[in-house]
Amino acid sequence: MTATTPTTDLAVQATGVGKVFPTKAGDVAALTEVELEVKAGEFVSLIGPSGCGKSTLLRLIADLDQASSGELTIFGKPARRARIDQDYGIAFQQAGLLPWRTVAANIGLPLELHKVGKAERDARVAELAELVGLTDFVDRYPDQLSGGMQQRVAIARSLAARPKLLLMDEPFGALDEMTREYLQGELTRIAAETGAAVVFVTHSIPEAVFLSDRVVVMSPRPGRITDVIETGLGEVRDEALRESPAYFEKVTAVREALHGTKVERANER
Ligand SMILES: Nc1ncnc2c1ncn2[C@@H]1O[C@H](COP(=O)(O)OP(=O)(O)OP(=O)(O)O)[C@@H](O)[C@H]1O
Repeated sequence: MTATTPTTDLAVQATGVGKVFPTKAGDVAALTEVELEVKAGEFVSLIGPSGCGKSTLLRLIADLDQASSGELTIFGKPARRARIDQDYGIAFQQAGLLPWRTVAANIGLPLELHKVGKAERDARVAELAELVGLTDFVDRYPDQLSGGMQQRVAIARSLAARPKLLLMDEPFGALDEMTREYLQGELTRIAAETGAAVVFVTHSIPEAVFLSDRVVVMSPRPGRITDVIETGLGEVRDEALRESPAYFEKVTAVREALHGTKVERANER
């Protein structure tokens, strides 16, 4: 649903990207020399301690803020152009729903902006509401829903226009563990089905590994990428994967990268 045809199979390309926030206490180097390529259809998580610049990087990609240095393109276009063309869907930690619109009208908003006809819109909204388990709540208003339900509405909305890129900032952070695991599975299935690339910010190592093709590890002061771990876990992301040795191995690899040291395993002591 892009107004301009993508010119590259790279969903995101960041070259030497830096971001400095001037503050009263001096400049804060939120990001420095970030090199990142996300291929079309690839699932990439950003993980790292608080303040390492994960959200800042996602906001630059979404054109919600501008880089101080370097170059950033989305499907070969400047971030501003990609925003105007609505090349990506966004789901952030705050659901950001419009309180005067029902659940259905919130989910359907991107479709209205894309001028999709009412019948098609209604069908797609019903499909998405079912996907996130909110079929019985489509006529409710956001303030009549729990925080987790509001978040599910936001996720459904981000998927409405079947974007080729999803930008997600801890979208499952406020959910209970069961719902979270369920939606993780759903998200990988949807991403695979739609061929969408995903850039996903999380604090959870298991979540990053379960979801991703690559986990990008970041470090603060200044915010930068310190490691990139390929999970190599293949297409199928199901419950059996969470119990598999290959999965645990990658969880350990990401933990070690985050700590900057080898984590001693119990049976090696
Ligand atoms: N608008 C701003 N003005 C000044 N400093 C900012 C601003 N936004 C972010 N920062 C600083 O930039 C750095 C990176 O912040 P950012 O929110 O991107 O980190 P994060 O990795 O997403 O953290 P968290 O995991 O806590 O969400 C931090 O030092 C933060 O204080």
